[in-house]
Amino acid sequence: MSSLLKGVNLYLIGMMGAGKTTVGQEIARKLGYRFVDTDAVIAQFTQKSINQLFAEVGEGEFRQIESKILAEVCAYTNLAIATGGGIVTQQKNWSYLRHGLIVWLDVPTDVLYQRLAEDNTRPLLQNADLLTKLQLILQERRSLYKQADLHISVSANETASQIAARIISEIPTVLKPDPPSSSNT
Ligand SMILES: Nc1ncnc2c1ncn2[C@@H]1O[C@H](COP(=O)(O)OP(=O)(O)OP(=O)(O)O)[C@@H](O)[C@H]1O
Ligand SMILES: O=C(O)C1=C[C@@H](O)[C@@H](O)[C@H](O)C1
Ligand SMILES: [Mg+2]
Repeated sequence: MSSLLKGVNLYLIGMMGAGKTTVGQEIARKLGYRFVDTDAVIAQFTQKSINQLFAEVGEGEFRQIESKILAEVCAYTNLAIATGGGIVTQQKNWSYLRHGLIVWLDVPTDVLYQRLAEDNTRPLLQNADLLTKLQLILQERRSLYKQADLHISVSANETASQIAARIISEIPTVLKPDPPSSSNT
């Protein structure tokens, strides 16, 4: 499969808690790719947690840093990339994501709720009714997530390894053709 992909990057998009980080690591392992998590790169680059960044500089500045990191990451090949859940909201990010294959991990909101109920590391989910907030965010973003090359509907009891295997098996159905040769002869 790695040879079929020819080093093309895989970008995982989807809601908070969808498993982009967890499944992304599995995909990287299975493909012999390197794994990158844009949230982790942002935290490393700024030396701040995502919660701290939202509190100190706000979401707007966070989105600018996120775009900058994405622009740098997409210059590399052979990567499985877990993106931040909101990366799809910035139009310019799509031109970076389109360098690779974009996979939407679509997970029901009740499953997201169960996974995130005890987790306080997602600033957008603080101080709100969790299920309602997840439903609202998904409603705003569904049409954006739908622009992925591959739509993976995840069921509640599927493991990260099973999901990764399913994604890899579906890649051939959406591989982009090679660009035409630039040779003039
Ligand atoms: N297939 C799965 N089955 C059960 N639990 C899972 C699965 N995938 C992820 N999880 C768990 O759900 C939680 C959220 O997963 P993860 O951090 O990978 O989501 P994410 O999409 O990267 O979220 P974010 O956008 O906030 O970074 C973690 O506790 C993880 O262990
Ligand atoms: O869905 C979102 O907007 C976010 C998801 C996380 O990955 C982080 O990037 C941050 O918590 C914002
Ligand atoms: Mg993540």
